[in-house]
Order: sequence, then C-alpha cells, then structure tokens
Amino acid sequence: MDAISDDLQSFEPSLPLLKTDSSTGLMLENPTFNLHGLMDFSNDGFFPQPPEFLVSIADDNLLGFSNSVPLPQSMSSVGDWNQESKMMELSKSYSGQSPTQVSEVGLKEGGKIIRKNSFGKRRRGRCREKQVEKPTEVVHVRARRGQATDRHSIAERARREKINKRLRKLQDLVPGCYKMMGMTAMLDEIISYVQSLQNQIDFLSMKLSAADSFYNFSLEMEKIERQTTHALKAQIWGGPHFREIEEEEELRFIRGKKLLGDLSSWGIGGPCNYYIEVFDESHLISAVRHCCRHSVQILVIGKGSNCLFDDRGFNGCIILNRIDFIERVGPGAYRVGSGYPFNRLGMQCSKEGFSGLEFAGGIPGTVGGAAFMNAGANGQESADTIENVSIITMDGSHRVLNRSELAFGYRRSCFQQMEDMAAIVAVAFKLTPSVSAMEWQRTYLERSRKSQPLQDHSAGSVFRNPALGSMVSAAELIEKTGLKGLRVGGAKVSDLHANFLINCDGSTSRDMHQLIDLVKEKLLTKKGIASKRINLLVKWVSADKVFLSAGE
Ligand SMILES: NC(=O)C1=CN([C@@H]2O[C@H](COP(=O)(O)OP(=O)(O)OC[C@H]3O[C@@H](n4cnc5c(N)ncnc54)[C@H](OP(=O)(O)O)[C@@H]3O)[C@@H](O)[C@H]2O)C=CC1
Ligand SMILES: C=C(O[C@H]1[C@H](O)[C@@H](CO)O[C@H](OP(=O)(O)OP(=O)(O)OC[C@H]2O[C@@H](n3ccc(=O)[nH]c3=O)[C@H](O)[C@@H]2O)[C@@H]1NC(C)=O)C(=O)O
Repeated sequence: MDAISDDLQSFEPSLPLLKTDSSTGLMLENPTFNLHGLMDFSNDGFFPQPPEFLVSIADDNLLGFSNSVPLPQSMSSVGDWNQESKMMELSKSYSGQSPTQVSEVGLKEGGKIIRKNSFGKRRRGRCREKQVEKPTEVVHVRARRGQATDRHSIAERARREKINKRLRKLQDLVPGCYKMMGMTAMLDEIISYVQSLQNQIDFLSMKLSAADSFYNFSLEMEKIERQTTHALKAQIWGGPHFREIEEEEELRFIRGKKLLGDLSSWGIGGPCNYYIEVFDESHLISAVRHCCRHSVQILVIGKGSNCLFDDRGFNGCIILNRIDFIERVGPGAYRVGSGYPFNRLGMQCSKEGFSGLEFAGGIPGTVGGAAFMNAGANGQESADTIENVSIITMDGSHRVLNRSELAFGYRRSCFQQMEDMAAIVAVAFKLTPSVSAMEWQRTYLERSRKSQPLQDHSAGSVFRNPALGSMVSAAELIEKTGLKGLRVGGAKVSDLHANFLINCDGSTSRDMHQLIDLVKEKLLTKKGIASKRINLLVKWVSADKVFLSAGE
C-alpha cells in the first residue's frame, strides 16, 4: 500500500487544504472549498471499520486551524455505527476571522477582486461573496477508538480509504485480482489485464480491416482470428481452464489445462502441462530460462496453423508468441515482431505500395512461423523479402542471422535444423515499390477463396509438393488417386482441395493421423509413389516429442 500511496498523491486535488505548501494557504482562504473540496468523500464509505467517535465541527474551524477536520454534513450518516461506539460531538459556532477577511489575499484588478485558486487560475470575487452568505454548517467526523482525530490524520485516512475503494472497484473489474496478496502483484495483474484488452482490440481491428470490402473474402483468416480471440477472451475472463497458475518473477504459467485444440487451426489437441503467452523478447527469454531450469521442454507456437497436436496433450510448456510490434525502418523496410500476423503484414505492405508479400495476405500464420517455414504461395515466398532474422538461443542470448545464413529452400530454412534456437523474435523485410501490389493481392486471395476450403478447420496443405521440377502437385496426385472425400472418423480429405485434410466433425488427432497414413499408403499402392517423396508440411506434436513434420 505504501508503494502506491506515493504514486497516488496526484489524486489529491480533493484534499488540497491539507497541504502545507503555499498553495494551501490560498485554498484555506477559500470558504467554498471547505465543503465542496471534501464533498466527494461523503459517499465513499469513508471508514473501513465502524468508527468510534463522532466529531462535529463547524466548517469555519478550518480557518482557525482547529485539530478537527471539517467534513460535509452527509458524512455523519455514513454506515451503521457500532453499538460500542463512543459518540463525541464538538460543535463550534463560526467564530474568529470572517471569511471575508481571510480571503482578501486576492489581487485587485479593475476595481474587482480577482482571486486565484490552488491551480493559479483566476476566480471572480463575487463567487466568494456568495459563499460568505452561506449559513454556518456543522459537520461530523467519526473516528475509531485510538485513532487520531487531528485533521491531518482524519483526512489522510479519508484519502487512503478513497483509494482503497477505487482499488476494490478495480479488483471487481479485473478477473483474478482478488487472488493477489500484494499491491505490486495486484497492479501487475491489472496492467497485464489492460494489455490483454489492448491486444484484443488489436485482433478486432485486424478483423475489421478484413471486413473491408477488399479483404472480406479471406474467410480463413477470420476463422483463425476468431479462434485466437476466443482463446484470448477465455484467458482474460478466467474460464475454468485458467484457474491454476504458477508464478515466478514476472512469469505467469497456466498449469495443466490449456487446450491445444483452442490454439490450433485444426481445432485438435489436448491440454498442455504449462502454457504462457510472451509479449516481448525479455519476457520470452525469462520463460525459456525458467523452463530450462526446470527441465521442461518447450514449444514456441504462433497461430498454430501448421501443427497437429496430440489429443493426449503436450508434456511440456507451450509458449504462445505474441511479440507483435512493427517498425517501419525505411521505404519498404519493415522490422516486425515474430508474433505479428503474417496476413496482416502482407495486407499492410501491399496497401502501402510495396511488393513482395502480396501472397502473405491469405496466410494464416505468424511472421515467425513464415520465416521458420519459408511460407510461400503464388510464386512468391518469404525468403524473397527477408533481410535478416533475430533469434534467441536456448541459453538466452540474442543473435541476428543475415540473409546468406538462412539456407532457405522450398518450405525450408536453417531454423528447422537449429538445435540451440529457442525462438525467432523478429524478422526484417525489404520490399520493392509497386503500384499494383494490392491488385495482385486481391487476385491471389480470390484464387485461394475459390480453390481452398477456407471455412473449414485445416492446416493448409498437409503434404509437400514433390521435388521441384516435378510436373505434378501433391493435390493433383491425391485427387487422381480418387481420395477426395476420404474419411477417417471426423477427419476428411477436402472435396475442394485434395491437399487440405479437414476436421469436419470433431476429428481426434488419431483420426487425422490415420487419414494421413491412409493417403500415403494409397498413393504408394496406386501410384507407386515412395512415401518418402510425399513428406508432410505439418508438424506433428506428440505428447512427449515434437517431430519436424508428421510421420517423419
Ligand atoms: N500457404 C498456406 O496457405 C499456409 C501456410 N502455413 C504456414 O505455416 C506456418 C505456420 O505459422 P504459424 O501458424 O505461426 O506457426 P505454428 O504456430 O503452426 O507453429 C508451427 C511451428 O513453427 C515454428 N515456429 C512458429 N513460430 C516460431 C517462432 N517465432 N520461432 C521459432 N519457431 C517458430 C515452431 O517450430 P519448433 O517447434 O520447431 O520451434 C512451431 O512448432 C507459416 O509459415 C504459415 O505461413 C500454414 C497454413 C496454410
Ligand atoms: C496451402 C499452402 O500453400 C499452397 C499455396 O497456397 C498454393 C497457392 O500458390 O500453392 C501450393 O498449393 P498447390 O501446389 O496445391 O497449388 P494449387 O495451385 O492449389 O494446385 C496445384 C495443381 O494441383 C491441381 N489440383 C489442386 C487441388 C486439387 O484438389 N486437385 C488438383 O488437381 C490444380 O489444378 C493445380 O494444377 C501451396 N502448397 C504447397 C504444398 O506448396 C500451404 O503451404 O499450406
């Protein structure tokens, strides 16, 4: 409480008369202030406990610096008084200096008395004259046994109680706050709650821009956003899955029950042992260090658009990347947090007249995921525009890898083999000016809308296309094998695009796994395609182990 009370001194304008600086003098001389300045305490449940003394003081006592504090009449009716309360009434008539006398500190200007209030603002003399006519008012103050009744102490108690009342309101507003024991922890909780709300606004504004006539055909993007927003909301409002929280330093791990299905575009996956959202690099480093210290394996995910999670969950810590800053460092040059939505970046760059990420407008992952996978479509790929990538390693150090070190290939990057990498934290892009970027983006998005099942729960293409130079795509092979519509449980090969396996009816991870295996097997028997040539793009995350891609 002490920590906050200093910070909250600025809330004091309602108690300026208690100050001992020069401004106090002016306020004390202002008869209007005596009641009005304190009036808003009257409804505040001034005392936390039933008070024991009732002190009634004429408001002019202020002027004579009595050891009682003038308070509004209404205060005398606060709360139910304790039966054991001792009542004491001090009633003094208005005596001593007249208000007119004491207020003559004002400056005469043009025959009128001009006064200044504590903020140095002018106040007309006639206001004072009105106040002078006010009848003497008796005010009552109550104090508990043993509590000081001097005006400083009473007013200080009033100030603290007022702050407490506001804090209690905050506690009611912010879920989980009641749990917090210390003021610092509570304020931290409030800060992170407000930040979460800000992030929600971010998501919603992204949704709004998607609803723009140009973008609203990107249904898949909306779907993913909806899922993420839903998960976020669930966290904010503290649903049953988010009650168990492990804290360390600034970290807040949600333990045991966060459902991976809520974090994946497939909507499949059981609970993970630990879950944390990270918002900046240092936060991420702390989370990684904490996990390493406790030998907990980690998995950094973005939008979960490329992962097949196990129904049994994940025996480790899922770190959801929400490092989502964007810096414009020059014309067409962007440095972007790895948790930034890739589709949003693509849309922004095109809108700003730069070419290179038009394809990204329809890609549901994050910037980090796009660098990791070298995401691509429509003849473009992330590698074309990436200048460098900042990562943190498992020992918590920061490294910047330049373009020449990134070893990009078709859906490949050096990161997929980098054992000491903890996560990508930021990516620098360089794009070229273009007047037709938006037009191209519109064409690509329109094409995807027609050829891909964007409304369904999927992870995009499941199989890699055969080696470059091959005249046939994975989708074509699957279609020609007659596998469109093939089902295992709730998992199905899309009727629209054969390389999309969709969760159409509560698919389990097992259903999806079996469907993937079945497709591979049929391609092998019917087309004679060696299974190693139809590798998977999606990452299979089993309960205990992360594979580079399912089945590999
Ligand atoms: N063209 C299309 O239509 C589609 C493309 N995609 C692409 O799939 C990718 C998925 O992105 P996203 O949904 O964000 O990723 P996911 O959340 O699905 O994560 C998938 C894997 O990517 C790696 N990864 C993600 N973010 C980071 C990071 N910041 N640092 C290091 N590794 C990271 C992790 O691998 P690890 O565990 O090894 O660290 C993670 O397991 C994107 O490239 C997306 O463009 C997805 C669907 C459709
Ligand atoms: C969806 C993804 O990316 C997509 C990306 O959106 C598109 C658009 O450029 O190009 C790739 O798909 P793709 O190779 O299947 O491209 P498409 O243009 O859809 O299809 C290629 C060929 O297959 C044929 N085709 C496609 C679907 C189908 O059901 N049947 C079929 O015969 C098409 O007629 C076309 O001749 C990426 N997939 C891979 C594995 O590289 C992803 O990475 O998850």
